[in-house]
Amino acid sequence: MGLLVDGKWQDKWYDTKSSGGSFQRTKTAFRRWVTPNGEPGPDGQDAVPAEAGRYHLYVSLACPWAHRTLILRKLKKLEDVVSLSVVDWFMGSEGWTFSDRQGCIPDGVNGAERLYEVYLKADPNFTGRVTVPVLWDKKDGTIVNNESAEILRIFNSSFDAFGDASVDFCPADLRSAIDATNEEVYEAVNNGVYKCGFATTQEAYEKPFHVLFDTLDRLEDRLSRQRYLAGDRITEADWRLFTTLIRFDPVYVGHFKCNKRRIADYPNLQGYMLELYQWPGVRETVDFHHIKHHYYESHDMINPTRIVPLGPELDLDRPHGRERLAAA
Ligand SMILES: N[C@@H](CCC(=O)N[C@@H](CS)C(=O)NCC(=O)O)C(=O)O
Repeated sequence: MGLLVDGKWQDKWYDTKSSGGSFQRTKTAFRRWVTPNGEPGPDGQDAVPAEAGRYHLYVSLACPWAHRTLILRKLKKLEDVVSLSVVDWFMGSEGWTFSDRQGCIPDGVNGAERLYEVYLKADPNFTGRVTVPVLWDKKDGTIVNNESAEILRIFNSSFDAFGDASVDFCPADLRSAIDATNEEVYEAVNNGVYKCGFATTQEAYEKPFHVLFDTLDRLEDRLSRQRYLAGDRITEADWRLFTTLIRFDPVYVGHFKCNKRRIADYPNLQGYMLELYQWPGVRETVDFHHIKHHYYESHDMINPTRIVPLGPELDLDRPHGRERLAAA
C-alpha cells in the first residue's frame, strides 16, 4: 500500500492523523472523457473518440469501484471492444501488481509488473494514489480516466456503435433520480464502509457507522415498495450499490466492523442483491476469493494475522422473490 510522490513510489498507509482519525478519500486525477466522435464530454471535458480495440481497462476483482466498471463492460457487451487486465488480489508494499494467479490477467498492453508503472507512463511526475479502475488509451499512450463513476457513464453511452445500444442504465428521464440516489449511496454506503473500516479513532468509526445503517434502513424501506432504486427499471444506481452489498456480509461486517446488521438481516436488500447477482452475466464478475483474500490479507494494520475467515455460508442462487414488485 503506497502512493507516488513526484513520480517516486513511497510505501505508506493512509494518513488519518491530520484528519482526527477519519479516512478521507483523495480526488481522482485523470478525468478525460470518451465520446462517440471525440466531441467534448457532458460537462465540456476534453474527450477522445470511441473506437473498438483502442481502450484497455485495468481492474481488481476485489475492488467495489472497479467491479462496477466490469459489470457495465459486461452488460453493455463491450468485452471484445475494451480489453482487460486484472491485478493480483494482494495489495502489498508495491501497491497493485500483476500476476498469473487464478482470475488475474497480466498487463498485455504496457507489460507492467506494478500498476504504478502504468501511472508513470501517463505522467512521469505523478503524485497521488495508484488506484483501480484505470481506463487506458492505447493510441495516445495515457490514462483517459480513473474515476469509476465516470467510466460507468462512458461505458453506458459512448460505445453504442460497438456494444449493446439497447440497454441504457442512465436514461434521461431517470437521470435526476439516479444522481440523487448515487449521492446518498456514495457517501453513506460505498464510501461509508471504508470510513468505518479505516477509522483510527472510536469517534471517527462511530459517526459513519450510524450514517451507514440509517441509510441501509431507508434503502430497505424503499426496496420494499419498488423493485430497483430509481423505480421499476434497473439503472446505474443499482450496480453502484450492488458491489458494496455483495461484499458486505463476507467482508465489511467483520473486517470493517460494520456489524449492526448483515444484509442477510434485511429481507428486501437481500432479495434485491440476489436478483442483481443472478442477472445474466453478473455472477461471472464476482470473485469471492479475490474479495476476501484482498481485504483480510492486504490490510495488515486491521488484520495483522492475515487469517481469512472461512464463513459466512452464502447461498446466492436461491430464489430472490422480487417478482412481487413490478419491473418495466
Ligand atoms: N475514486 C476512485 C476510487 C478507487 C479506489 O479507491 N480504488 C481502491 C481499491 S478498492 C484502490 O485502488 N486503492 C489503492 C490505494 O488507495 O492506494 C473510483 O471510484 O474510481
